[in-house]
Amino acid sequence: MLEEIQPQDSDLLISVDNVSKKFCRNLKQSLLYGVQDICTEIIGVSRRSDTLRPQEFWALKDVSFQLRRGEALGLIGANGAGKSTLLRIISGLINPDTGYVKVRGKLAPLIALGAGFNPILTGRENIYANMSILGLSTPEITARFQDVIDFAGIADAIDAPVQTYSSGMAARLGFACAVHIEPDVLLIDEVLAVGDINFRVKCYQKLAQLRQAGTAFILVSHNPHVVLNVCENSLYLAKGKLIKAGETEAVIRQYEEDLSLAGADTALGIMYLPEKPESESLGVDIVSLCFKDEQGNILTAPLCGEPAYLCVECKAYREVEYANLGVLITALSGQNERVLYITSASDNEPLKISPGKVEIQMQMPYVCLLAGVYTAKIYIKEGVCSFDVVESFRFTVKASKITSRSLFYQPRKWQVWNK
Ligand SMILES: Nc1ncnc2c1ncn2[C@@H]1O[C@H](COP(=O)(O)OP(=O)(O)OP(=O)(O)O)[C@@H](O)[C@H]1O
Repeated sequence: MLEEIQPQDSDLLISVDNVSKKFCRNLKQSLLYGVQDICTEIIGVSRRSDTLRPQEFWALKDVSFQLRRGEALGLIGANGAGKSTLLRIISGLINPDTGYVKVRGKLAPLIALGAGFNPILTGRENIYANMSILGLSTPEITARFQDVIDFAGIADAIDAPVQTYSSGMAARLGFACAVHIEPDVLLIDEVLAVGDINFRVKCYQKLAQLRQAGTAFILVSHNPHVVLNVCENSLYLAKGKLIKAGETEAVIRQYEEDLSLAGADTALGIMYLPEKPESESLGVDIVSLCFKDEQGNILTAPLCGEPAYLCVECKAYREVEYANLGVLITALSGQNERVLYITSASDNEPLKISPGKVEIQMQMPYVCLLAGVYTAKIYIKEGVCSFDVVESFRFTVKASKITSRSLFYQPRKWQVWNK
């Protein structure tokens, strides 16, 4: 069910049509189904593969999309959403139960740590083995060999067996091999998360270069910030279904909204972000967002005209001297217009963060927003180096007074002076 694309549409590299894949949670049952399937195939009886047998479930259901030359597509979704299954089907490692995947050109899957490496062979031997599997001839590999080692930065260990490499070194070598075959399509399943920050930056720069040259890629990441930086378009999968496809910002917004709706604590006014492994962190991660009153109680909805604290809980893996917290608030009603944009940097308030859990508070002596539903984009960075971003922290402002004839709340005090 993996087919070549016909030459009519020269920019189309991957076409996924109504792809579904089912798995069985029970190993014994799964083996039994496997034997059954082989037998029915041998006697030529085709069993309907679009129905589930006991204990089976859809890991992917009716997923369709296309990838064109030079496109960077993000793939997001919670654990078990079906992201890796989709990449494994595209790379031909497993077959879909229904639907078709058509691929054109050289495809480099980076979907497991040290993908395709033989642990007992040396780095040097593995480069030759790996790159020839990915479609290069021996002279072509020899011509690129030094570039691969330089990029991976593992020259010292090149004649040691790969089993002695750290996971970061194996990931570097895997990435270096994949990008130096100059593929038409790269499939990247979180493997970039393993390297250190310098290497990750180098990888993203290389990806940008490859894109300019026409390489398309699909990037799976649990870090929305990375997807936002790298991909204009994204797919959001949940329980095997394609929930939303389109502009990354809108797709991430929907993902985060669903996350906050799924969290039982939403009603309590707090949004928890899924925890990222340290290896995926860019230094400081946003852990939760909420409003609190002056006594430190969480507010389910801040009150217009009353004091409130916007509290951003972070987990920091390193010290940051001049962190900058940005808050961009838009109204959900109307045309999503920008209502407020505040950054600690423009207030000349550098925030010093120490490693560990910290809570950054923005104190608002009065909430000036009118009653309504808002969404806030909140980011934390230092200079041009971004750490984390939350696209849509949705909150409601309530009002105890009538404010509907105004555009904002004006705090005031009244008095009469005798002259
Ligand atoms: N070989 C398999 N046998 C049975 N179930 C499987 C198999 N491979 C994956 N699954 C199940 O299919 C579902 C989708 O898994 P998949 O690995 O594609 O999710 P994912 O979105 O990549 O998750 P994560 O973000 O945790 O990597 C999960 O429920 C998983 O347990």
